[in-house]
Amino acid sequence: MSPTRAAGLVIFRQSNQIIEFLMLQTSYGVHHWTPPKGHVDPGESDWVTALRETKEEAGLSEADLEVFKDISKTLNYKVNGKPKAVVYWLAKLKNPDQKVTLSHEHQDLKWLPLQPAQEVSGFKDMQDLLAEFHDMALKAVNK
Ligand SMILES: Nc1ncnc2c1ncn2[C@@H]1O[C@H](COP(=O)(O)OP(=O)(O)OP(=O)(O)OP(=O)(O)OC[C@H]2O[C@@H](n3cnc4c(N)ncnc43)[C@H](O)[C@@H]2O)[C@@H](O)[C@H]1O
Repeated sequence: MSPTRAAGLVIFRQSNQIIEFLMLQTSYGVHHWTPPKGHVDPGESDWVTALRETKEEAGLSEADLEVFKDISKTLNYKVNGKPKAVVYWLAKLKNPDQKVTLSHEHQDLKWLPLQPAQEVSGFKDMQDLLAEFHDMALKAVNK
């Protein structure tokens, strides 16, 4: 069975020398928290999906972000028994004070340092991804 595909951006900002990740809480289901992402539409590339979903779910466009196209990771898990693959790229919000605008799909947002972001995500694979991306984000901002 080919996996359902989704794509998104793990967005961070630098606030008082601390890396904070943008996490969104769904307004449906178990109200879980993830970075902005969503299903890949037929004929759409993962990359275009990631940018489209980020705009729809957080109101942020590519111009607002520095996207690290060479830093990506795919999570594979099952939803209702069906495999799902979600590719995330790392991105930095250029203006840390820029407002995030939610769609009806989410009811809350938080900018969280690594450990609290890992806690709200709840899933080991996302926790590991956040840890890896955190290291790379630190390297990027300290270059
Ligand atoms: N329960 C529901 N009730 C009503 N409408 C719903 C609904 N679920 C989806 N929808 C609709 O679907 C739309 C979402 O479409 P999109 O916005 O296009 O797609 P998505 O983010 O990939 O959807 P979803 O939230 O389901 O995915 P996730 O993998 O995080 O989450 C899917 C499952 O995988 C779990 N999960 C998330 N990350 C995981 C991980 N890393 N490892 C294991 N499981 C994980 C989540 O807890 C969740 O149970 C919404 O507009 C909504 O209308």
